[in-house]
Amino acid sequence: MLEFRNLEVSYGTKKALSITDRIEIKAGEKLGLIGSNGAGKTTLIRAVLKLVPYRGEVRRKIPVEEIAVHMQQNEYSSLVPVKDVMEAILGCHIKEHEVAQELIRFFEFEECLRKRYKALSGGQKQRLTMILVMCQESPLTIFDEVTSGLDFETRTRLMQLLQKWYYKRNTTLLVVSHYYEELESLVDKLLLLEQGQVVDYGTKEELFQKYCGKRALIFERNPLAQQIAQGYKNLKTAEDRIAVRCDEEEEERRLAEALRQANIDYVRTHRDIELMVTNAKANWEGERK
Ligand SMILES: Nc1ncnc2c1ncn2[C@@H]1O[C@H](COP(=O)(O)OP(=O)(O)OP(=O)(O)O)[C@@H](O)[C@H]1O
Repeated sequence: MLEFRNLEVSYGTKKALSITDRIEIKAGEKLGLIGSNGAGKTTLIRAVLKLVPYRGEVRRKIPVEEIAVHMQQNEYSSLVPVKDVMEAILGCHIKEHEVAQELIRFFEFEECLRKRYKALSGGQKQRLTMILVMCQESPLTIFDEVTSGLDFETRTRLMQLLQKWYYKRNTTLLVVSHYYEELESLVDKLLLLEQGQVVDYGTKEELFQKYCGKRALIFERNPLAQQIAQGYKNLKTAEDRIAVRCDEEEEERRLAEALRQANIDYVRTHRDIELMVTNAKANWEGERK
């Protein structure tokens, strides 16, 4: 569906993106784009959409005009009801558009149709844009920080809906998000960018195993926990926590038993994206020194 080779984007003299590897995103794959602020995520999307000049190659299976995209900022006319805005964009009456009707029901958006855009809450505004993007039913659909600025509950609800909608569909998705927990259920592959370069690319499982082992146990940091964790492979994580890499079952069993005896609660994970990203980044920075 999408392929990048030797892709480079510069803004003036600043190189914002430089992807030297060949990256291929197959039809139906759901890809999460992860990276710190300024890592080049939006720039990559702009290159896919031909919104910035670039060097190298971007191969698209469908024409740019057919790609559906939800960018960070969207504004619509505040003067007319949302229903009219939608109909102007869709180019037909909502009742003639089956997918639009289904999406309006799916997102429980019926009540909002009579309101003006400026009277919608942040979450409702995002729903509107999502409905309009999803109505296109494009085989390649891009969401750039759909949930930024929304509270935790609204974010979680919107992402659950997205996941439910796309679960059985063969749509290729590109999803940019800073909220890792959102990506856990929605995407199968991850592209990690940092300072315009590729840190790694692969399935969530592959990348977790590569940087965090088969499983990891995570628990609160305190002096006793620190003592127990000594002698195990400690992973990089937030300062108030300890994360231990467990590649062998016996090793995990021993550690879990010691934690239980010390009355320390732990979480066992084989897919925590945040832990994986933290360790992938540390590894990448280490290699560059
Ligand atoms: N129009 C522009 N002119 C000059 N520099 C730009 C422009 N757009 C982006 N940049 C720079 O390019 C780099 C990559 O920006 P980009 O917006 O792609 O990052 P991002 O990963 O999407 O960040 P964020 O998570 O903050 O949205 C940054 O250093 C940014 O300052």
